[in-house]
Amino acid sequence: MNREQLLLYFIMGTNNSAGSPLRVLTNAIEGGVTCFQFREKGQGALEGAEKEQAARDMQAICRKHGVPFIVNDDIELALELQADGIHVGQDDESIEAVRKKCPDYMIVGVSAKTVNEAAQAQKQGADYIGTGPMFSTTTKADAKSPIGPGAITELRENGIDLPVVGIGGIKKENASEVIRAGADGVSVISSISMDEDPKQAARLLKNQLT
Ligand SMILES: Cc1ncsc1CCOP(=O)(O)O
Ligand SMILES: C=C1C=NC(C)=NC1=N
Ligand SMILES: [Mg+2]
Repeated sequence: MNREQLLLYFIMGTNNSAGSPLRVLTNAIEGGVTCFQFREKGQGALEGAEKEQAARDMQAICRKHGVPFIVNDDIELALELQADGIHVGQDDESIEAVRKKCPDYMIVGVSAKTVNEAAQAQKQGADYIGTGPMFSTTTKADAKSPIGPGAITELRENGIDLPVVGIGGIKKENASEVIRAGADGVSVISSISMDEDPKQAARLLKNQLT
């Protein structure tokens, strides 16, 4: 995984989009999204065969545009689809457990917010970490209180040199703050997925990152 791929890391599930999820994803990619994560979770999330079909449809769109397709939490689904990667949280399976199950080419991302969690992730061979919530968010129902971009600076000051994306409440007005704090990219759900023009939303966000 090279760091540039993490610059604008879009995440969505079928329950995060106002319009058709496939149209939203296509538009977001045309607007400059550099990486995508399928995260089917929370109120109204699909399960079983429907979830798998939605994932396959989104994977096809990512493949067509050369955008990495990463699956949140669901290792079996990631393996079934031969996804480009998997993202796990601190309360999901350990990185070594994931690495044992997954082929070497797969990207393994981990949520980590403290220096200790990040150092563990680095030691166990994570390809990147997601740190947040940067700002307040309503998308993740059980999100803890915001830790701010300073948390990323703290990681950098303590020798964490893994690729890092900030996540949580990120929009065009605050995205540059996350990059200035030392992140390689920003991870975004609603400020793209709920915008009536996801392509423009992605483009305007991306303009703030470089
Ligand atoms: C998955 C996740 N992890 C920390 S905050 C969050 C939700 C991010 O959603 P949004 O970009 O809409 O705030
Ligand atoms: C919780 C998360 C944190 N970071 C990323 C990149 N994805 C997630 N699902
Ligand atoms: Mg998880």
